Amino acid sequence: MAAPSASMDNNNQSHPKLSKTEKKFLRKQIKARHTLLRHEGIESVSHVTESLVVANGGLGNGVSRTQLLRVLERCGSVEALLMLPNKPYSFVRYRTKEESKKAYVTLNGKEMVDDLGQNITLYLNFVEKVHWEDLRPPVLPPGLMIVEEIVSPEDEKMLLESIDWTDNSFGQNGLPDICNSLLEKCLKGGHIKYIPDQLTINQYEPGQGIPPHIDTHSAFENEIISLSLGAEIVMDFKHPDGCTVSVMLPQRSLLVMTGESRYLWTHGITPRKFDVIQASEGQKSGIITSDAGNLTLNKRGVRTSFTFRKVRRTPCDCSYPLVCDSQSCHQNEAFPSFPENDKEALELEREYVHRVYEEIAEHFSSTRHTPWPQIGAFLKALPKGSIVADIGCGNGKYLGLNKEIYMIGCDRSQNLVEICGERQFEAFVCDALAVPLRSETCDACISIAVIHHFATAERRLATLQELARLLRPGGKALIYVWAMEQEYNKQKSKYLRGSRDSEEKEEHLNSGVLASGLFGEQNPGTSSHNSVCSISATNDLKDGGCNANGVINSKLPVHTNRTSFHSQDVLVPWHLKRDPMRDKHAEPLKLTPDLGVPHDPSPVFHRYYHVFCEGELETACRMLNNISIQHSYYDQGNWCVIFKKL
Ligand SMILES: O=C(O)CCC(=O)C(=O)O
Ligand SMILES: [Fe+2]
Ligand SMILES: [Zn+2]
Repeated sequence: MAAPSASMDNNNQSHPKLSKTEKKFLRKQIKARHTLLRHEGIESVSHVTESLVVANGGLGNGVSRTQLLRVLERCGSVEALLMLPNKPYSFVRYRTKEESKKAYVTLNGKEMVDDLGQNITLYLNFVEKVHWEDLRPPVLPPGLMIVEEIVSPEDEKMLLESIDWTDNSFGQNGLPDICNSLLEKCLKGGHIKYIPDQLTINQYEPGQGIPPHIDTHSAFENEIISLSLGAEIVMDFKHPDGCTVSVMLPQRSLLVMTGESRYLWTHGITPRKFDVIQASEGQKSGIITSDAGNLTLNKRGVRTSFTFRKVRRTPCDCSYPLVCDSQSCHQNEAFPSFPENDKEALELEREYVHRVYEEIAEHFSSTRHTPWPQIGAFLKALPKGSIVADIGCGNGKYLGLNKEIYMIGCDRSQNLVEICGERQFEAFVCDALAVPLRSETCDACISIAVIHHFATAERRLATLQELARLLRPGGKALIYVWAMEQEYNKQKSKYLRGSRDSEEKEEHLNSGVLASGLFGEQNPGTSSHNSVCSISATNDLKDGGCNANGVINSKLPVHTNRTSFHSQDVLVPWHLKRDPMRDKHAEPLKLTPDLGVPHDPSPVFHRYYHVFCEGELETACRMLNNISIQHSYYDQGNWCVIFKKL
């Protein structure tokens, strides 16, 4: 169906001569325009140019290059078609404006069938220029190598036929003989330095994958090799700073991961039935994202991988301590094996951060009034008119601090955002991992007591990356996280010192002042936990409390408030006061009688924290390549960094 030909003007004029269907298409076309602008920063123009952005015509929509070209070439000769992995749109450049105008007029609102047999509707808009911000020089992650045709088709067949899926001892008593000649070849060819002693065989049906992960440092040596048999596949590698590289692993090739690619980057296979691959023949292995003008879809086959590793017998001493389980800052303590992956991390955050803040929002807010001096100083030093985002703004206590700047807050908790609204502050709900603000729009950002609620090193780093993304070049971010070290330079933090004296009225950054161990004293056996004990969060049930979730199962120690930390990953109790209005001006530590009565316990919530060791926040920031650290300091039990966007 053809769209109206007069729809190039974008202002909301009425179009009296349009039919109902035409009006619907026009609306959708304008919507596509706005979405591209909002989400991708792609600006379309109202006059005719040679280039068009084709909404819905993208690899991310299941549209292949050949299919789209077929449609586009009906209107003229296509000079370039840019298709990026995972994007639901593409860019086309025609030779002349007449041709692009023809495409605009005839293809807008046109339906086509994608590679998966679904109908999609194209919406086209003119663009002035086509540029790819995220186009990176095509380099593989350091230490990664692909050796093509490492085995012959005959050996491939033999290897595949040798697999006995019912025999779980396969490969356990030394590697099967059939692998030996392959491994010797790898050794002779210099692809590996030692013979592995462990084999994992994985089979992937089309649609299956493996979540992004780093093979445990302490379990395996540096070299990890993986043989691809039966079919090719695309593997995604991701640097902690968010940089993703998709790599084609051809059939019968060997993937070698060492050094940075093995220790620091995650690898994974996205579960899907089609891969985005290089359209032209020729180069088989290697990076996919390099040439947006040359991508298409490739149907997956059944791939079987042989992954060989060498079991490690001594602790890992790699140069990536941030992600190394042999080198956690507190070596006497077992590295937390939980959460193990992104999914577990998200579940943990949902239950032990998001849900808890929703529940305790009002009470939490009532304990948060006084701005911290150094944070206030940072905000007050900003030039008049600065645009500042507070990521994780809580009840908004920093939002109105400097009347000369424009502040916008966001928080994961709807209830806290509502409290901001009641105070006439601008705030919205979002996750710090994905802030719906345009890149490079902020003169400054603050993130106070937020990042310690993310449950993996990768996720914490990703939040820092997100702050860096929001900053304009030259812009600054201030970050506070709770410190493992509550005693520093022989001084106990206020949190540890927390006592009943009148100073206690002063609130604390990260803890409920009301949540002292006193509650336990009043009710022996109900809620006083030893800090390093293995009491699981499921014990909350007995507390008449909250966070009843089996997932966390004995995996995280429950911290005792106002004591030192013994573990970096902990659950910190929050004793909810039911009526915050009543308690607002009460002596925080004075237990009101009804609180102490066993049959009316105040519910105890547990918030998940990853408390940072000295240097950890700074090390994480240093992993971002577009910032420089300006100041790194300790402030009352918190590690703090100010960085500047380059
Ligand atoms: O299938 C592959 O090539 C990789 C498998 C993998 O990463 C693993 O098992 O740890
Ligand atoms: Fe792996
Ligand atoms: Zn390591």
